[in-house]
Order: sequence, then C-alpha cells, then structure tokens
Amino acid sequence: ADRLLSRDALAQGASLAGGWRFQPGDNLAWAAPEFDDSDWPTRTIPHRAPKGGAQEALQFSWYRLTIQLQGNIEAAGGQSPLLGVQIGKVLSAYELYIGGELVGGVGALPPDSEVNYDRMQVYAIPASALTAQGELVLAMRVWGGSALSTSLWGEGPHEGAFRIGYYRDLIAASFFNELPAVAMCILFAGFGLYHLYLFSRNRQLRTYFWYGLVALNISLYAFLSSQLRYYLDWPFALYEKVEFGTIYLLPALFIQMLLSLLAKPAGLLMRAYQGAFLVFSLLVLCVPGMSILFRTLFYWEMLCLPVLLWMPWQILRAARTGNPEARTSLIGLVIFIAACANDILIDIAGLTTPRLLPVGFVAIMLSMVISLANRFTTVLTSLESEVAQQTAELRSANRRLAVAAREDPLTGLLNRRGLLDIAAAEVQRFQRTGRTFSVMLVDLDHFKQFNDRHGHACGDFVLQEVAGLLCQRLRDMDTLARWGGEEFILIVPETSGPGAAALAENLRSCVAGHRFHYAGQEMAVTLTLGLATFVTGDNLEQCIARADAALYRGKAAGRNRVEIEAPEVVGAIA
Ligand SMILES: Nc1nc2c(ncn2[C@@H]2O[C@H](COP(=O)(O)OP(=O)(O)OP(=O)(O)O)[C@@H](O)[C@H]2O)c(=O)[nH]1
Repeated sequence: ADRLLSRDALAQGASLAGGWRFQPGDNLAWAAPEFDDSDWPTRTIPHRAPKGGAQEALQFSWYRLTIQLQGNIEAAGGQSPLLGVQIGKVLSAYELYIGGELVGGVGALPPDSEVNYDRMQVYAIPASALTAQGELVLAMRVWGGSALSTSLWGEGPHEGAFRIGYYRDLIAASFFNELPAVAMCILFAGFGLYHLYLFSRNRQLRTYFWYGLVALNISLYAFLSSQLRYYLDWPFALYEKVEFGTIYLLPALFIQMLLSLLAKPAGLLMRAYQGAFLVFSLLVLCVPGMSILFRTLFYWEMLCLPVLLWMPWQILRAARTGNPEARTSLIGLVIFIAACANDILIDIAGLTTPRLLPVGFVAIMLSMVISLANRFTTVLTSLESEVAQQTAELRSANRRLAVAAREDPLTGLLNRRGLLDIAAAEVQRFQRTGRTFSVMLVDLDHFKQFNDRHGHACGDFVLQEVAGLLCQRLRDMDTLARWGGEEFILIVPETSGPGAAALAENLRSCVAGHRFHYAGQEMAVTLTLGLATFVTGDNLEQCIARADAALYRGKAAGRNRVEIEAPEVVGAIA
C-alpha cells in the first residue's frame, strides 16, 4: 500500500496529497484494484508541471493510490458514516475509479473532449470498494488536453485539496471553503452598488463611479473564481471567459479610478493603454472557444507590468506631495502588489504558497474606501464653506439691494418709497404719543428754464447741492427725501405749524441766498415750500395733499415763498 490511514485520521479527514503512482498511456485494466502498479514511478499531487513540456498532450495518463485503512474497518461499510474522497483541480479532464468502479469525473474525455480544469469534486466511496483487509485503490484516468493548453498550463492534478474522510464532512468542508469567496463577492457588490448610488446622488463624486465599477468587477470575479459558480450550470468555457473578461478589464478600470482619485488628466498614450485592456477583455468574451484564453494570458500579463509600476509611482508621488488619500491608498497598494507578485510567481516559478490575489483586492479596495470616505468629507466641507460664502454674499447683496431700493441715486437721499416707510412710522408714533409732525414739500422754482439755460448736468449738480444745503439745516430726527423730479419732501417730527413755518423760512432763505458755482458760472435758485401739520383724524395721503395744495398756492402767488395749509381744510378734518 502507498498510504496507511488510521480510523481517527479518517474521521478528521486525511490529505491525499503526496506521491501517487503515475503512468502515461491508457489502459482501462489499470483501474482494477488488483493491478500491480509497484513498478510505476511516483509523482506528487498536486503537481504543477513545467509549462512547455506537453508530455501528456493529447494523450491519457493514469494516477493510482493504494490506501490501507487500519483498525476496525469492517464496520465502515455498515454502521460507520459513508466515506468519500475530494479531488482537487485536474488539467484538463478525468475519470475517477474507486475499487475498480467508475464513480464519476470532471470534463469530458475524448472523443467528446472538454477542457475543465477548475472544478473540485467530492465523490462517495462505494461500500464494495473497500476490501475485507481494509484496502482501497483510487485510480484517476486523466486526459492531458490539447497541445496548446498543456504547453501553457501544464497538465494533471495541479491545485486544490485532495482528501479522504467522511463524505458529509467533505461536502460541508468544500462548501465552507468557498465562504470567503462568497463573502468577498457580497462585500464588493455592496461596495460597488453603494458607491454607484452615491455617484447617482452627487455627480461631482466621479471617483465613486469608477470605484463602483471596479468593485462590481471584482465581485463578479470573486464569484466566478469560486466553486459556487458551478451552481449556475453554464458551459465551462463561459465561466472562464467571463472570469478572464473581468480580470482582463480590471487594469483599465484601476487606472481610471486612480486618475480620477488623483484628479489627473489621461493623456492619449494612457487612453491607448487602457484601450488595450478593453480589447483584450472583449477578445476573450467574443472569440469562441477556450484556446483564446491560453493564447492571450501571457501577453496580458506582460501588458500588466507597466501598470504595476505606474500605479505605485503615481501614488508615491501624490503621497509625497502630501495627498492624504494617496497615503491611505499606498498601504493597500503595497499589499496588492505583494499579492500579485506571489500569484505570478506561483504561475511562472512554481511557488507553492496559497494564491493571495483576493487578499490583495480586499486590501486595496478597503484602503480606497477609506480614501474615498476622506474625499467625501473633503467634498462636503468644501461644499459647506462654498454654501456659507454664497449665503453671506447673498445676504450682503440683499442688504445692498434693500438700501438701493430706498435710496435716490442722484442725491443719496431716501426716495419716495423710503420716505413713505419713515412717514408711516411717524404716523404710528403720533397715534401712540399724540406728538404731531409736519410735512413740507419743497420745489425748485422754474427749474425747467434753469435746465434749459444751464443744461441738465448743471441741473443735477444744483439738485445735489440743494439737498446738501437743506440737510445741513435739519436735526437728526428730521427726514429729507426726494419726492420726484425737482421736488423734495421733508418730515419734521414733534413740530407743528409755527415751528415748521420758521424752519421752512430758514430753508428758503438759505437756498435763495446761496450762489451755486458750476463750470465757471455763478447762479442762484429759489424754493417754494408748502407746509402741512398732521392732526388727529388725519392720514398721510391727506396731509401730503394739503402740503401739495399749499405748495401750488405758493407757486401761484409768485414762488420763492413758504405757504401754509389752509386752516379751513384742517378744521374740517378735526
Ligand atoms: N437736471 C435735472 N432736471 C430734472 C430732474 N428731474 C426733473 N427735472 C426737470 O425739472 C423740471 C420741472 O419742470 P416743471 O414741473 O415744469 O416745473 P418748473 O419748471 O420747476 O416750474 P415751477 O415748478 O412751476 O416753478 C423739468 O424740466 C424736468 O426735466 C433731474 O433729476 N435733473
């Protein structure tokens, strides 16, 4: 026997890795337990053959293992749980015989050959397979595959678990072994969809879009590189095409994500480089047959080398200039590159470490999630400060507008609207306190003639000067406003008829005595003022109308004078 196994070892599941008898060629008699394979050489399983050998290309070879179970084995067929074997990945198709009986296989053997190198399978050991002496013979009839696949991929049992144990334990273990891949698939699908959702909410977050695509791509890859994909029941070539399609596309997406993260524009050369990955990906998806995978892998791997140098270089540069997102990404990237290096060495140098690419993906994607969360905070903060700044600008613009809406641009006095607000407040004050106020309408005399003689610009100048002169003679509480054209209005609080008349006379004489100087010329203007005092039962329009009537009478009476409202009109109100 090649192996001795105790019952305890069996209960815990024992590895079948190690030396098996090996013989190229094909003879179904080699399946029989009684066949004597003692002169066959041994070969280690799993076994990565050097590429290019193609020793078993287009032909069969057999692997045999004789196991001697020790202890009370006869019970095994009866009360003991059913036994089983797990066969790992075999290039490229095989049949399994246990105790001389065909129990199954993976892929199809010639003449209906079908490459299938990725499936692990658990087989029940028929009770009859075990001899009375506790001997068990496993025989694998392995088809080497096409010359192309063999020369590029090696041949035979090459990867995964080869074990014997209780059937139900092996089935459970083969399911639980796939859980990390399922977890990764769900994790990345979640990452991907969430970031696409965030992008759909805020189109500014472009990096999120590319991150989402990368994550979904990895999620698909994680699923298709797990054994659970066989639940889909697709043809083997289709699994491989989609799996390779995702992997081949990944560098282009990674580059895009990094460019976006570092806010770098993509040059023509970079676009062409990304395009090459896209072409590779489409090629494996669209060109029928498996052989396209064998042909493209090497070139794709070569094409990847620049990315593996370019990405760390870009991230290092950004990290050195103090980009915090680049710093976080750098940690993930280092782990990712180490994982890639490990896996490439498994393929090209026969390293026997476990494949680490999934770990690398998790590392880089997690570091990117952290970077993107930081980016999100930065975007939010800058958005907030932008909003705050704009709000402040809007407020001050509103304030300026509100002032402008109440101001006369020529004289800087309040305009009619501004005056009406003040006057309304004055009316309310009168109603509260009984303290009266007077309204004065002030009009420049013959201003049309003045304009005609001296020009409009000179008229403007005089209007400004008159406003200034009047203001100088007013108290702080008085309000002078431009009522329209060449007419001003004055609200004089806490002042009734006689006081207001005195003030009006003062204003009139002041302007009449003033000499204006404009463009080397000296000139004078006069004012006519109409005066009214607010009384009980009054309203603002009436009061202004009385002042206007007084002004009109003043004009009619020869101008340059102060006219007080008619007492009989006031009496009628009271
Ligand atoms: N320069 C200047 N002229 C103005 C402005 N607003 C109104 N005017 C002029 O003021 C003149 C007012 O003319 P009228 O209403 O006929 O009155 P007036 O010539 O002053 O005659 P009386 O009021 O009857 O003394 C018009 O010619 C207007 O063009 C202004 O902002 N600037």
